[in-house]
Amino acid sequence: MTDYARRAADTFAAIAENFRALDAHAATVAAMAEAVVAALSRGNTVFFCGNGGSAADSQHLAAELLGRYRIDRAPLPAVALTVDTSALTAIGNDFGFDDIFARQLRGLGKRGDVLVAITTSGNSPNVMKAVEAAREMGVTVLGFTGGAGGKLKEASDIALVVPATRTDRIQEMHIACGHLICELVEEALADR
Ligand SMILES: O=C(CO)[C@@H](O)[C@H](O)[C@H](O)[C@H](O)COP(=O)(O)O
Ligand SMILES: [Zn+2]
Repeated sequence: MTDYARRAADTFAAIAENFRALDAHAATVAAMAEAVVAALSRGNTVFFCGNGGSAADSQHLAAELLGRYRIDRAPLPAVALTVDTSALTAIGNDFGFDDIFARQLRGLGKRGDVLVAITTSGNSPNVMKAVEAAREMGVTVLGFTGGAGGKLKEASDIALVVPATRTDRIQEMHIACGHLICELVEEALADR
């Protein structure tokens, strides 16, 4: 086996081990799906935010709901707070990078909405400021994190602390759980 093939095999084994431990978090993921179904059923919106790979996850998951995941059904209101470069640069430039998500949420969100806050460290200030805004607004916070959970663990209404410590491995588990939530939500709301 080449060095790269060995690295690949070791990585796949580590990922498989992480995913086996995810079993213990099935009830948390189910509770998150229920919270999203409840919010969308009463006409509320799901917001997503995160940095870097988690920004990509935010956009990816919002698109699954607004577009379609696996079945044709009505669009579900979902917004990634990571996509409007004019708002992100204006807010970042005029108020500060820590405010880029919180200010958008304060402008666009309302009581009863859901914020899916994604941070592998659990501590990114711009994500945590959005969480703080959500709590003040009566927006339910679903926190996606990993490791020891960081500040997000305690600040969330429901926290998913996936059993991994590396940023990349945490992100891989986040997108799997996010996809599952989209699948459950879509099936629950398909007949609307
Ligand atoms: O995708 C990756 C690493 O896999 C990076 O872009 C990563 O998302 C960035 O370093 C983020 O800034 C990390 O922030 P966070 O997850 O701690 O909130
Ligand atoms: Zn990445």
